[in-house]
Amino acid sequence: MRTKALNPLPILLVDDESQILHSASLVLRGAGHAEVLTLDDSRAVLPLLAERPVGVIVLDLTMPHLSGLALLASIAAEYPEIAVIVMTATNDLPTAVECMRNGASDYLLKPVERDCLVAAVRRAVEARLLRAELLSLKDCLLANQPHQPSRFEEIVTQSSAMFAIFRYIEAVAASPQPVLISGETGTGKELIARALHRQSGRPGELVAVNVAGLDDNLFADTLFGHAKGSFTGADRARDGLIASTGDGTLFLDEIGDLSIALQVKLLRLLQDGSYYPIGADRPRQSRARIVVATHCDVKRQAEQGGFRKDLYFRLRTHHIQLPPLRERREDLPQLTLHFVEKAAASLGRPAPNVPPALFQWLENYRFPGNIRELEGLMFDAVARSQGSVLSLQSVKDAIADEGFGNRSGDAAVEFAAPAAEFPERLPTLKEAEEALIGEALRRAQGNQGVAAGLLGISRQALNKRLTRRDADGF
Ligand SMILES: Nc1ncnc2c1ncn2[C@@H]1O[C@H](COP(=O)(O)OP(=O)(O)OP(=O)(O)O)[C@@H](O)[C@H]1O
Repeated sequence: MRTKALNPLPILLVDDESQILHSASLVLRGAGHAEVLTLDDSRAVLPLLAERPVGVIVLDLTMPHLSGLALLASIAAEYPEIAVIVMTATNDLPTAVECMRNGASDYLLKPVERDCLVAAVRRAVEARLLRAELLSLKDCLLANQPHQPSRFEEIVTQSSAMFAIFRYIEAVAASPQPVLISGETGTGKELIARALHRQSGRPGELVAVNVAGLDDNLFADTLFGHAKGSFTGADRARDGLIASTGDGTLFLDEIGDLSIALQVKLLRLLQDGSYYPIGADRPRQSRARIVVATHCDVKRQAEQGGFRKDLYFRLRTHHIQLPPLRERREDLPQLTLHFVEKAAASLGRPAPNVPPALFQWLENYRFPGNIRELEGLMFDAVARSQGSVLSLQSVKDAIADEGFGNRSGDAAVEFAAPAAEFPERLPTLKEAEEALIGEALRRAQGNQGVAAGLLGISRQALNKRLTRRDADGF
């Protein structure tokens, strides 16, 4: 029997009539509830609850000394996790309403039939367990979140892959070792580097340098600085970025494009923290934490000889690999709205309404430029929108202008292959619809307009389905 396995916590019966206690206790034991406690004095309830946990209480309303109603209020306030079923001999609607308001989970009229009592207790037990499951699910989900979400507030996401990255950042933030951040262009590598710096609690700033295209001299001068008179025009000594970073974080972007000669210099810096300003005869010591980023596959570059293996091994001590936007599509609705609002704010106008169809398009687009591309598209769309609704045409044109393929001929977008895997037992249409609606609402964070867009139906159509679902008791 289900109840037996479901309810490890005892059930407490409270009634001043010992005969009722005896028979109700027999009924519940017979229905599989192993532990049924009884109390014939309502004043003993709160002391007992302070002593031991109880799952469900079946409470008589009319009792001497302390009334069931007064007790109900105290239990609801102090032990909200306990389900309380109220029993009374008076068929009185206002009292029933008052009990439910005070937190009763059910209301039974005496004499209570055996089956009614068993069913009410089972419902209460199941509701309690469902709540407990929900709470533990919430705990699990929260456990996947960073301990200090404010350090990541610039990063809009609800992707579990990103939350795992946040947790990793928290783990490695205090380490003095370098961090390699890789990921396709526009996936947010610099944003992650900034979050890592904030999380590290290091004094000083994050200083970002794009090293792509720097030649030997420029690299050395930018990073290491120079001594006075070290070359023509060096009429005074200049600190490089390593010195001005101090104890902060030096973020070297596009590290995959460094020449082999510069890779040697970087390796030396990472190995012993020392460097020579141009023209200096004594080394200086770096205190900065080095974080590097690349959109290249440096592992493959190292295998093929384009990147020094020793440097690669040194850099990848802590490695963060950012997923492309197409692998975290659950972030699309939130990011889209974020950029629309950001663009509108920067243009000093109210954010236009986003037509749901936009989400359907974006959902199928591969975003080779990732989040930066989405950001650009939304800024352009907002800038070109005339009225209160975001112009879809402008997004369509922008995507088409980029020269990407198109599947439908209507929306000129490059579509990803639809990913649908079916279990051995095919879901019924009703089940599939339910699952799809649930997933769309989850991705849209409960926003029905956005969810409707993801599903390719109107908001009204979604609303109709939700109403039908509720009526069907899905
Ligand atoms: N999760 C996010 N939430 C909000 N904005 C984001 C997010 N990810 C990226 N962005 C924005 O997208 C743009 C590109 O991000 P960023 O410069 O960090 O990417 P990148 O991977 O370093 O790019 P590149 O490889 O071209 O250097 C920035 O304007 C950034 O603010």
